[in-house]
Amino acid sequence: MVPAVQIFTAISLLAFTYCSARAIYNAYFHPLAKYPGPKLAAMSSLWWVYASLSGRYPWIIEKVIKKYGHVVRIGPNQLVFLTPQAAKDIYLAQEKNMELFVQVGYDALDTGDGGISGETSPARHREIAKKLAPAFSNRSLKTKEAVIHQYLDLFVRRLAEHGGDDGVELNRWTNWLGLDMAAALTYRADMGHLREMKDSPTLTAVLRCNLMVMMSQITRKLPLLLPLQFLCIPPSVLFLFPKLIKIHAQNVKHRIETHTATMASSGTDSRHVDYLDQLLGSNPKQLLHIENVSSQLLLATWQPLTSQFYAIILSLISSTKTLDHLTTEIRTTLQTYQSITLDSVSSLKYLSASRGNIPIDGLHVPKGTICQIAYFAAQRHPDYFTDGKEFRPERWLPPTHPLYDERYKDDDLKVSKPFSQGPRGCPGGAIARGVISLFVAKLLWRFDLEAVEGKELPDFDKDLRVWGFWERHVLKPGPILQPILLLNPLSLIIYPPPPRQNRCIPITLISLLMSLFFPCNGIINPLLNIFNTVPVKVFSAVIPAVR
Ligand code: HEM
Repeated sequence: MVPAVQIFTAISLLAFTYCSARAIYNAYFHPLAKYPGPKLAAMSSLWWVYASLSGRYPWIIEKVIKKYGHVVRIGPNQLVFLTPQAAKDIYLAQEKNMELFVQVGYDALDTGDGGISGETSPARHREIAKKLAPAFSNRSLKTKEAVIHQYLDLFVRRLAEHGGDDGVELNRWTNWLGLDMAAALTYRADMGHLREMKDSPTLTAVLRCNLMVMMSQITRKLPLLLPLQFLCIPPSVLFLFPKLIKIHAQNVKHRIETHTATMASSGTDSRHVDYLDQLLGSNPKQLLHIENVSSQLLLATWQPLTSQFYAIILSLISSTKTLDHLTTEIRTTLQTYQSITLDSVSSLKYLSASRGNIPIDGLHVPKGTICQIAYFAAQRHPDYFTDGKEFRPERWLPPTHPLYDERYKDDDLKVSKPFSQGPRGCPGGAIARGVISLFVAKLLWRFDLEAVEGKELPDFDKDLRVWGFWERHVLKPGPILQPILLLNPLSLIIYPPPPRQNRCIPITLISLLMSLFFPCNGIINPLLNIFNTVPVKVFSAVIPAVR
């Protein structure tokens, strides 16, 4: 017994000495030691892990940039930059269209294939991006227009049926629209959210994996934390996962088979062109690759589009003046609902303005340093934008427009890069802009938007969280669990209750037992949801039909 205690003490002492020596080296002797930033961040990755798990990462980065300047050390080997020049140096420093700063593979699922966004080899990434490129062209967008209208019209019809004075829960509805449209555009699948007006298992499960996605980015850097990643998966999702992977694989398989059958019978496949079209000629041995790319495209379309639908409506109902201008422009320019098309909305100036907002910048950065750009902080920073934190579409108008506001004349509009830039930039920009313009035009042509009376709207800067993706459903822990949450940093995230609570009860009992051993978010989450979370600021929009 005694030797065991001695061995344990010796190992602990050794580990402590090693960590302390390492922290001192990192803080004072590391090549990045000259860069300013929080001391804890310089010493160890714990600061970055905490910031990432808090759900407040963009705001925390914004704060440290305000405090320490335009380049901040946020980890022993990690820098964040603010300036547009730094963004260019990192994202556009390519030779022959290949990046010099390589992607760290943050969103690959370790299946041995990085798909497109998780592909770390610049040469292979370039090959895949080139193959997919036609799917994102303006020409391809035209072929997709009919299916985009189909889902937007269904959304509008459903709102006309259900969006009266009581309003609808916008987070849920925008998720339904975003995911339905993403599945149709990716592989012609109909997920049926708007049709059946309920969440699919895919929607429920993916939303519950938000923290896990962030954790997988952390464990990529700190493999010792790997067990925590699995504990971040709510048990209900753990059981659902094999089913979801199967549904996705079936969608891909079905798409490939129907294409082959249609081509064999008629020699042409005339339904709308989806992203998967570009991969259909691939070697069938590459099925895993096709599955990975299509799951990334599904997410890459669903998540940002949904965030935009949500953010635009939230911004509009919070800013009645802007809403009035936009509604007037849409209703006076477009005479009928049917005349709302990609072509006709492109002429609406105010609508187009209503969008969301090696040596790097002269510094020598040692090879191997992980660099990132604080786009979020940059597009709200007073150096570049007046009222950067406010929704002011006027800043995007040309000076000749009647609603142009001189106040924003010094804004440096090029700093805003919602789609990033360079070989790793978003290829879906044209599709996203088209879909969002149609969404706003159809919605405002048809309805008067308002917040539901008596309901408090979410405050973007206080109530929203972001991990792997934006958490738009705002809930807060009830009083009993507050102290537990304080003791358990991984439990900072609270998910909405599952749609069928009865299913959750056995899982909750298992969770209760497991939480005694693993007090972690994924495990105790269902318990929190049932007994101790209170929904706050349920966000709805009153949509009286006016036309
Ligand atoms: C408002 C909507 C959208 C926004 C704001 C957005 C933003 C972005 C950003 C910032 C990136 C770069 C991420 C990084 O640096 O790693 C990205 C990547 C990507 N986006 Fe989008 N996106 C949107 C819609 C779409 C759509 C509709 C598609 C359609 C397919 C799409 C497909 C992709 C893909 C495939 C990548 C990975 C590119 C690569 O690694 O080569 N996005 N997006």
